[in-house]
Amino acid sequence: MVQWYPGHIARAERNLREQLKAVDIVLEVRDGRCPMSTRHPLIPEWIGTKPRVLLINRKDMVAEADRAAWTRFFAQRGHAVTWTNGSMGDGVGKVMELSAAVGAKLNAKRLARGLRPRPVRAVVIGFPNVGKSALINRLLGRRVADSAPKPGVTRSLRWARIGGDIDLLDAPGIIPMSFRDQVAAQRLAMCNDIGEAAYVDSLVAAAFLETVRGLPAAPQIARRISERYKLRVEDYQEEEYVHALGDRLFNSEPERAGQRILKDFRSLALGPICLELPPQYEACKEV
Ligand SMILES: Nc1nc2c(ncn2[C@@H]2O[C@H](COP(=O)(O)OP(=O)(O)OP(=O)(O)O)[C@@H](O)[C@H]2O)c(=O)[nH]1
Repeated sequence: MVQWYPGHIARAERNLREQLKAVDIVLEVRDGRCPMSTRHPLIPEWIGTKPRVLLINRKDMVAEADRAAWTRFFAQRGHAVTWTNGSMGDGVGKVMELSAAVGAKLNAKRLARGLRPRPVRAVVIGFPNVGKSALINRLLGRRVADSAPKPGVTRSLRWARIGGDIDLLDAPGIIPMSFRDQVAAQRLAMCNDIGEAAYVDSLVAAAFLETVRGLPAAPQIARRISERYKLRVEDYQEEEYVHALGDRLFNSEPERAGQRILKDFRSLALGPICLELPPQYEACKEV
């Protein structure tokens, strides 16, 4: 249902791996509405032993109870996550602190080997549209200075110095997606986190309706949808609903109905909705 362009995947993967070679710390951004679907299974392998900080963005788009459940889920698997809001800057101070702590460790090792201290090098990576650039801008917003080009593999990359002791790559690393996991792919499409891919809005909107039907907050969400479109969602199968909404509001064009539902979800007009919750991922040890 969701298709990618293979050329894009190969290019993105090459760029990302070059960026990862150049850094000491990886700031991996996930979408708070689907923190596990915005996980790439190969990232731990690509990162190796470098420290990885998990930033769960779009804090404002996830209800507090769901955020708490995810924080517990990650903590149980050994990861203290930081919730961020790229638009407002929440969590950015914490990201600076965590990066500086990695820098302090790195420089302690360098000193022990008789080397001079240097700024810690960081990159922000994540799927398209999860909020990487917004977070980078927020990080850079706190005292930016131009930084000298680095030798070797880092020469072709552009850096900006923040706070005197952190060098941040000024272009985010985009995680390429594989074709396999269609459930994750659908959620990425719902959230618009999919980059160069093709999908049919009416089908993704129907999948969205099916997904929210399975959530604990389903009755409240159904009420909001029914009220918003003046069409009771409980009376229809998901695809039928999108078609009925097309008939009602969009001159019998289901694609436009699908686009409207997705737009309303993405703009919070249907309230904060977390598409996936920890119980679905209990068996996952790797996060
Ligand atoms: N509501 C909300 N919007 C956000 C947040 N973070 C980013 N955005 C918005 O989401 C959109 C995408 O953010 P970007 O920072 O461009 O995302 P990106 O990951 O750099 O996207 P690509 O360049 O496609 O890889 C922008 O309109 C941002 O203003 C957030 O925490 N909450």
